[in-house]
Amino acid sequence: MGITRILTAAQMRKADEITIASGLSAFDLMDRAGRIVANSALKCVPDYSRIVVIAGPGNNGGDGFAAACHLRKYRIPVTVVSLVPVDSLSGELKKHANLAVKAGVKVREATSLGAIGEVERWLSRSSIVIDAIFGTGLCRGLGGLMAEVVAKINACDRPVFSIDIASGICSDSGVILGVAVKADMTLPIAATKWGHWLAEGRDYTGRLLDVADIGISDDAIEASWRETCDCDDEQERCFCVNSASLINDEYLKAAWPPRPRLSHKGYFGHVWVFGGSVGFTGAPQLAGLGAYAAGAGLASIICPDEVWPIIASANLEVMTHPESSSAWQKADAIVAGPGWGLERGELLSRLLDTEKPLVVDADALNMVAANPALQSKLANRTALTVITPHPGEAARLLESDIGTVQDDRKQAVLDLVRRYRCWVVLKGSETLVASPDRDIYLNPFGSPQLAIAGSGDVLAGMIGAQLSRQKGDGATLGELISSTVALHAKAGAREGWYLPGELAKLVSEVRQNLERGDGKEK
Ligand SMILES: NC(=O)C1=CN([C@@H]2O[C@H](COP(=O)(O)OP(=O)(O)OC[C@H]3O[C@@H](n4cnc5c(N)ncnc54)[C@H](OP(=O)(O)O)[C@@H]3O)[C@@H](O)[C@H]2O)[C@@H](O)CC1
Ligand SMILES: Nc1ncnc2c1ncn2[C@@H]1O[C@H](COP(=O)(O)OP(=O)(O)O)[C@@H](O)[C@H]1O
Ligand SMILES: [K+]
Repeated sequence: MGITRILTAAQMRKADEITIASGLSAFDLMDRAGRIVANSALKCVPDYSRIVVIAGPGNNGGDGFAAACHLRKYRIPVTVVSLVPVDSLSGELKKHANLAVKAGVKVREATSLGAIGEVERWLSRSSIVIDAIFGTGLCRGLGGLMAEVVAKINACDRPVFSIDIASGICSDSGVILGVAVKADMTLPIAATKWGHWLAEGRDYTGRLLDVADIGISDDAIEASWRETCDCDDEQERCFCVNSASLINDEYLKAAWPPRPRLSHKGYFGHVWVFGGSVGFTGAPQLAGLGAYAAGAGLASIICPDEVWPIIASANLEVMTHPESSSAWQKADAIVAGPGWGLERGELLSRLLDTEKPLVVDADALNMVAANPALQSKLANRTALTVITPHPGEAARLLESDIGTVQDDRKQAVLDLVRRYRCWVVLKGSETLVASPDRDIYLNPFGSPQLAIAGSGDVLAGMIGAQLSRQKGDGATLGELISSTVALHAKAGAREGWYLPGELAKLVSEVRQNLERGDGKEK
């Protein structure tokens, strides 16, 4: 399966070191990066007039020189504007700068604010601007000349192609370090970085192109995760990222293979939703519809007696029982929380005691946040457990605040795993899924259209459906849970406005397309 990895700057440096130690030279890595940048930029903007590369002081600038050299092979006029004196460059950077000059690249220096007019002139003569100012080595806020040049790039009204990451975006957090290039497209080198996805990074990245394969192997990347872990194993279990990848379409295909011709409703599992209270009778129904939409064979609700007649008469599809019923003991998976209110701690405690796969959502999370005994039960559960907090619920579960959670969502999801030792789905734009072993999956799909009350209930039911599919079909748990988040997001990103109940219908359409194989009717 094609996997797109997500790395921090330190992990990228480590993978780079491992690769160089295994025999591939730093010069070659830069050359490969430059070749892919050149080809990719021409593919994005097929204009063979002058290309201007703005090169910074580090290896990102070196990639810029290498790209310029490759562009010359197509006889394209290229200017590199170096923001540091070319004489001050050393190592492979210097070698690539020299090769560029030999290949006929015009190299100009703009090393002080006095040269900003010169930068502006070159920008105005370019068909595309290649931003090679900073990559993963950016470590402090931009000021002076660098900040001025970024402002000129952003004002130049030319397509901007960033190498690796938009200069000015912190590659680990996605925040803007003072000022940042607003790229139209970004070519990630060797792996995606967290900064492409988090905070402002996603907006400044523009179109994220396919990762440039410069010869850094997956083994080197996996080793970089291990070797950059700074936990003291002697003292406590490691809680650094074990792996991080983007959820892609292949996960979805693995999670929804074609339905066997001789299957029956029992094959696809029975999801039981515990939820509903006065004023919140829709939430468990939406979860039930979500379960069906994701492919469950049966969906039932257990709700407080006082709302049972309302919920039972409000829908045909989801079977509805009062709390006195014990029919749920046959559940393949349980979803607890949608619209449940805060008075159901005792029942939640019993559900935590069961050996059933369990999704803990909404009010069930709020009850856990307020009750240390429930927290301990959740953390010590041995059966499969998924918690699905939105940022507000996550903040309550971590005794933190929403700002802190949102400022570092990667850390928040790891903190939730550390505390509750289960699968975590931290919802919101770029939902993060984390396994108890700290494998993180980032969902790149979705739309703010999903910001509507009830869409989270649909998702909780959908995850319940995946957990109830004991038959497995060969997909891993990571694929099952993260692809459910992606399916929900893809359905939510479809054209047109929808109500949360209608979202379930959209989910079922996308899911059926997957099961039929790329949407072909059979
Ligand atoms: N990893 C890989 O696999 C490969 C990576 N490659 C490429 O290398 C890139 C990473 O290169 P990199 O480490 O040299 O960092 P980069 O971003 O060019 O800049 C560092 C320089 O910037 C300076 N500096 C920092 N902040 C500053 C500020 N605010 N204002 C002013 N200066 C500032 C900093 O100065 P210092 O902190 O030392 O004073 C240092 O001189 C990566 O993104 C990719 O494009 C490929 O070549 C092939 C293989
Ligand atoms: N801006 C957004 N972009 C993408 N997805 C979003 C956005 N806002 C909300 N969502 C998604 O919508 C769902 C909302 O869930 P939640 O906040 O629990 O709502 P509710 O409890 O009302 O059902 C989550 O899956 C979340 O990831
Ligand atoms: K860059």
